[in-house]
Amino acid sequence: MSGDLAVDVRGVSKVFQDDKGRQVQALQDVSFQVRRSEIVALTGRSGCGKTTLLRIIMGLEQPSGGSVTVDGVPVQGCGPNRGIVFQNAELLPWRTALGNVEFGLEARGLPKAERREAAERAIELVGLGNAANRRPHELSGGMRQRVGIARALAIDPAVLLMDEPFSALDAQTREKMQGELLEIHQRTGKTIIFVSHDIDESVLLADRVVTLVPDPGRLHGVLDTGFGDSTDLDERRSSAEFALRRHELLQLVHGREIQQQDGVSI
Ligand SMILES: Nc1ncnc2c1ncn2[C@@H]1O[C@H](COP(=O)(O)OP(=O)(O)OP(=O)(O)O)[C@@H](O)[C@H]1O
Repeated sequence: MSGDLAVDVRGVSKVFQDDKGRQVQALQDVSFQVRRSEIVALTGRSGCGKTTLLRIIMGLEQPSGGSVTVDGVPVQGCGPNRGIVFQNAELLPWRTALGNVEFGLEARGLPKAERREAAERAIELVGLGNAANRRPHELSGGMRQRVGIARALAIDPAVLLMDEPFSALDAQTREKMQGELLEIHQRTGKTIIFVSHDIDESVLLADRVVTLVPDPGRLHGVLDTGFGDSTDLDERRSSAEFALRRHELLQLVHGREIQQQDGVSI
C-alpha cells in the first residue's frame, strides 16, 4: 500500500482523566491504514472511541501513545491537509453560506479574491450555488450541513474527516446527503474517513469499515464492502452484498468473529 497510503494509524492509544481523576482508556493500540481516495467508516458501539480516534487523526487531540501520519507527515495538531465536518455545522449566524465557507479560508491568509473563488467552487460542489447568499437561519438542516462540507472542502484537504455528519438529519435528507457524498467523492477523489454508529450507512458508503469494540476501545476487524464502482445507493441497498456485509458488520460490532468470502477470518 505504501505509494498509495494516505493515512497511517499506528498503535494509537488514548488515556483520558475523568472529572474524579480516574483514568479512562479510550483507545488501546489501534492500527489501520487508509489508501488514497478510499472511503473508510469508523463504527462500533457507543463509547468505543470512534470520535476520539477521528479527533486524533485531525490533530484536535494528542494520542497518549502511537502515531498518525497523513501522506507520510506526522500529525502534530491541525493542518491544511485535513478538513473536518461535525454533526452540526456550527455556522456563524451573521454570515451567508458563502461567507461561512470563506471564513474557513481567512486563517490561511489567502488574498480575498482567491478566497472568494475557492469558496464559490466549494459551494457549487455541494450543490448550494443558488443559496450562497442565504444566512444559516434561511437554510434547511441538510443545506447547513452542506455548508459545513463545503467549508471543509474549500481548503482542498487531502483527507476529509466527518464525525456523524448526517445523524442529526431527518431520514429523507440523510439519504439524499449520503448519495451526494458519493457524488462529491467521485468528483474530487478525496480520501474520506467518517464516523457512524449506523450499520447501514457504514456498509453503504464505505469501501472498508473499521470496527472498534469498547472497554477499552480497540480495533476488532476491518470489513471490505466490495461494491466496486457502483455509486447508486438504491442499487447498493438492494444488492446481495449489502445484506451479507450488513450481517457481517453486525457480528463484528458485537465483538464476534466472522469469516469473509475470501476465507479471511476477522
Ligand atoms: N475529554 C474526555 N475526558 C474524559 N473521557 C473522555 C473524553 N472524551 C472521551 N472520553 C471517554 O472516552 C471513551 C470514548 O469516547 P468517544 O466519544 O471517543 O466514543 P464514541 O465511540 O465516539 O462514542 P459515541 O458513539 O457515544 O459518540 C468514552 O468512555 C468516553 O467517556
